[in-house]
Amino acid sequence: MGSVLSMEDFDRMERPRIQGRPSFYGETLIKDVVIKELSLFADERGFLVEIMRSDDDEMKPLNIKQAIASYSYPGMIKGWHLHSEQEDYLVCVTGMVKLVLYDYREDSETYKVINEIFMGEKHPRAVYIPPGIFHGIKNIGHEMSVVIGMPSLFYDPENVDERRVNPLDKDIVPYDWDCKME
Ligand SMILES: Cc1cn([C@H]2C[C@H](O)[C@@H](COP(=O)(O)OP(=O)(O)O[C@H]3O[C@@H](C)C(=O)[C@@H](O)[C@H]3O)O2)c(=O)[nH]c1=O
Repeated sequence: MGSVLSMEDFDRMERPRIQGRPSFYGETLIKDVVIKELSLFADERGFLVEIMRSDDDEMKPLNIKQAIASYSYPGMIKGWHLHSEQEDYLVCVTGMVKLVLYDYREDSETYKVINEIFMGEKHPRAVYIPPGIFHGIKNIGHEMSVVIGMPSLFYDPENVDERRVNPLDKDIVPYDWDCKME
């Protein structure tokens, strides 16, 4: 029998991250963010997912002003985006993405909390994001990903309610986008 690892060495090593909620990492869900698990209806023709209903008050769909489709190449990161007024309602309809949120609201009980939300074809879900929360999206699949965004403001190129920070700049948002493979 080889040498048995001493428990002292064992305890010094990193413990595995645990998903308290499927396809989610974070000490707690950021305040006012809503994650709605969507049902996928499959048959031999294909599958269907209901991505938004105007009678689903929790997701504030009546605030939606328009819808966009955001396409990302594999491995691409889009972010960090921050809105002062705009609410976002996001659903990944093609591929898989990692949506990362960082609460930047100083008066929030979840100020500086980070959420990692994995969503898309393998885990259909819709996410409501209030203003004041940095968000970024990484295509973690091997095909183009498509995220449907349904914001609460019309897009106004003369007065865009959005500020951006380079996703690799950790000074403002202390997050490493690399895959945590351990
Ligand atoms: C967002 C938006 C962009 N555009 C145009 C102008 C802009 O230079 C070009 C590319 O836009 P963006 O760089 O914002 O696209 P993108 O980086 O894909 O970001 C978009 O992704 C979704 C998921 C979000 O969460 C939003 O932040 C939205 O900005 O498209 C519109 O015409 N209407 C729109 O509503």
